[in-house]
Amino acid sequence: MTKPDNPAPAAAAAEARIRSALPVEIHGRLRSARITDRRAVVVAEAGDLGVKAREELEALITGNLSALDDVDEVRVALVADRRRRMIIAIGSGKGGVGKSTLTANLAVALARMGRKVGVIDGDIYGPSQPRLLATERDKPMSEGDRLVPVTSPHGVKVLSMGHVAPPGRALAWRGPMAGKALGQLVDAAWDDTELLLIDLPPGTGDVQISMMQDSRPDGAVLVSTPQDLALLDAARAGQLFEDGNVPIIGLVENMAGYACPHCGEVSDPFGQGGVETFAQRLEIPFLGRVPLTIATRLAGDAGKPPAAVDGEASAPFTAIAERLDRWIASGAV
Ligand SMILES: Nc1ncnc2c1ncn2[C@@H]1O[C@H](COP(=O)(O)OP(=O)(O)OP(=O)(O)O)[C@@H](O)[C@H]1O
Repeated sequence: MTKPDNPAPAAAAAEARIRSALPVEIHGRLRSARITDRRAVVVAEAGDLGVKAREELEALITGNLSALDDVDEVRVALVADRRRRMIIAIGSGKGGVGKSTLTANLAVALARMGRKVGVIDGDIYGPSQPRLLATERDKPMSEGDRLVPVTSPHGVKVLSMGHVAPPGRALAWRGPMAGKALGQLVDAAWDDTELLLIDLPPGTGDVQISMMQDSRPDGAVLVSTPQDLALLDAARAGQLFEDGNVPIIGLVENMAGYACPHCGEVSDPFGQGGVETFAQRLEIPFLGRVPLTIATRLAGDAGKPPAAVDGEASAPFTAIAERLDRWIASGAV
């Protein structure tokens, strides 16, 4: 093969050819691209992508460049220079214990502490984040084949199947399809978001397992009410995370102690202190308790998370968010 007189323009031309053979959405990922002796070598940034998205990126580059008539072989190196954003899953095992409420409020509290936070509503079948974060009327745009999250008036970005699928549509989806839908939410255009909180659907089935394999959360928060049954389910969810090598950041007790709005007497409809004792027994940190209040329920329904304004109702969420913030910074609560 004859060498070009001046290699620089030839290299620039090869890079331009590679770029034009690839979709524009991934141009920002290309660190270097060259063709030497009929071999295309591409280095691409993939530090923010989960396992599945990395495989898809590699297959896309290989497929498109193999079709070039001056290329016989394609080599792709995926690098992770870009700091991968942190993913924290919020799980419970049992439904209805307040996982979504906690996720929304922790996200808002962390955003008020200066973190750039995104919320993924992993509850494909019963999405509640659009309502909790007041984005029910918003529809996400798309950027290439990626969704662009909507922005809540409470300072966090959010994506939910509730934003995308017509009500009721997702109900017909089976496990793998639901898992795929969740993957799309994780691989959306989160841009400068540094922390993603995933509000997991209740249970310990296919969706939870595939989320763990594809998105590799950095840690998990477990939520439970003090009821024995909820605790057992939380333990099951904890086991799922341990099996997937996802560190458990700690356990939160929700719906603890109800203060009667009329006489002020505190009662404990779901028992008292059980979650903290349970956390000690399992040797996982206890992150705090959130009391059962009518204000919390009404605020959720109205799309006004208590954590958005200082006050009695926001204090428990802020305290838990502070511990989470410490864990994010130092790995310890
Ligand atoms: N601390 C609380 N005080 C009063 N009501 C609460 C509290 N936490 C949650 N709720 C209410 O309980 C209901 C269930 O809460 P939420 O949707 O957050 O639970 P979940 O575990 O995410 O449920 P699902 O299993 O359906 O995803 C909602 O109506 C919510 O407003």
